[in-house]
Amino acid sequence: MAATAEAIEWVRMERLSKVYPNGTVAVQDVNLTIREGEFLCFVGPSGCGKSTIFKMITGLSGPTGGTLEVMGTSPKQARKQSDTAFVFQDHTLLPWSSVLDNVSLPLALRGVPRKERKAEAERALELVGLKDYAKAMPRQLSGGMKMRASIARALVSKPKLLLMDEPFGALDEITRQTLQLELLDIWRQDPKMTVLFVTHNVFEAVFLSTRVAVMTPRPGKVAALVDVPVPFPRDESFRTTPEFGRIVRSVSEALKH
Ligand SMILES: Nc1ncnc2c1ncn2[C@@H]1O[C@H](COP(=O)(O)OP(=O)(O)OP(=O)(O)O)[C@@H](O)[C@H]1O
Repeated sequence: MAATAEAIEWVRMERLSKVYPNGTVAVQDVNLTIREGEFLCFVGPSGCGKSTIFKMITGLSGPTGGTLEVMGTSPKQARKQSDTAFVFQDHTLLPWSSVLDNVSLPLALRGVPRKERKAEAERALELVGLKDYAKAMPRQLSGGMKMRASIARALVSKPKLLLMDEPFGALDEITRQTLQLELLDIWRQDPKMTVLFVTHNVFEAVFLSTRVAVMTPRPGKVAALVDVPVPFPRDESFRTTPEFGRIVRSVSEALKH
């Protein structure tokens, strides 16, 4: 793994490309280095290859060109080491299992002893504010709470890289903004954790991230990388600052090209 005194490279893409067997060029020549502790949002039009990039980072789909390194190794190896975890737009909780059992599932699949997985699941539930809902069933939770449980399930393995594919897309605006703040709080508790977050929402991208990768329509390329040099912690007041407006405009402009 390439390391500098300042930051370690968590993900390195060099001329990364993906052509599906039917000839669709989903991703073309993407060069991007993502460092330890970053919160990087991908924004772009529908079909620009954001999910394809995520699938390649998690090792679920292989590149057809270029190179991709995750934690200095192959994406599959990084996943085996539990260095990566993901959260999707759909909470994907098992309806017949309690919240605690859902959250501890990744540890159960790895053969972690019961007592240890219970303790770790409780820790993750506390992080997302669901400590008192460990015994509840998913159907008893609101949409926002289901997403919190889904985030807890990703955090339970203490991943170094957390991939979130439009996690708040199905939530109402108030819940969405609350979860954005909660996610930033969780991220800041682990300075090494890197978050990659896909969203269609420019405001969400700027509020959350340290950097925004703006994707072009198919074939997906990174059209611009926009820094968000605003310190953390950020609170609601950031959304109404001139700086926020300026960065939103830069990202929106880049999206048009
Ligand atoms: N398995 C597949 N076989 C062929 N084409 C595919 C496959 N998966 C995705 N594609 C195509 O590749 C392109 C990129 O898809 P992808 O899902 O990565 O985009 P996206 O940016 O995540 O889209 P959205 O924002 O709508 O989720 C799209 O044109 C899609 O139709």
